[in-house]
Amino acid sequence: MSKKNIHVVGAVIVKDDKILCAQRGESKNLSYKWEFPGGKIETNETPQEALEREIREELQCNIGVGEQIDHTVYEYDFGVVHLTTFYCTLQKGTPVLTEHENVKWLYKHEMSELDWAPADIPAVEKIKAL
Ligand SMILES: Nc1nc2c([nH]c(=O)n2[C@H]2C[C@H](O)[C@@H](COP(=O)(O)OP(=O)(O)OP(=O)(O)O)O2)c(=O)[nH]1
Repeated sequence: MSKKNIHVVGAVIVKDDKILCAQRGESKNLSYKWEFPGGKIETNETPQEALEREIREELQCNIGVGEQIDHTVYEYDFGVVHLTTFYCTLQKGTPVLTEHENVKWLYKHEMSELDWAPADIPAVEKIKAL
């Protein structure tokens, strides 16, 4: 049987040259891996709308979504994740931890120190190279 396709958006939120990195919780798949906050695109949503909604829900703040950074496809045991990442800026509020285990603001050259979800590694490399 073919695996389910999961369409996911991730926010690369930049503030003062640092990037918000978020650690997944214990009860999730990919537990304790680091990711870009975001989530699954719902029916009839654009990727940008999905990202704004997910960040409001997860981090209780408003973002502006800018340029796309990367699009990667990664096959996990639970499905095939299609991850699109976008540069974002904070518009209102500051991120509040609700679902995540932890968050860190890191300079791009520090990002490789974290244990990233495998689907995110190409985006992390691309951000570092920019
Ligand atoms: N939000 C986010 N998810 C990622 C990234 N990299 C990556 O492989 N994923 C995976 C983890 C999840 O399987 C899926 C995102 O879906 P989600 O955030 O809505 O899912 P979840 O596991 O938190 O919650 P759920 O399935 O119980 O609703 O994509 C990333 O950078 N950000």
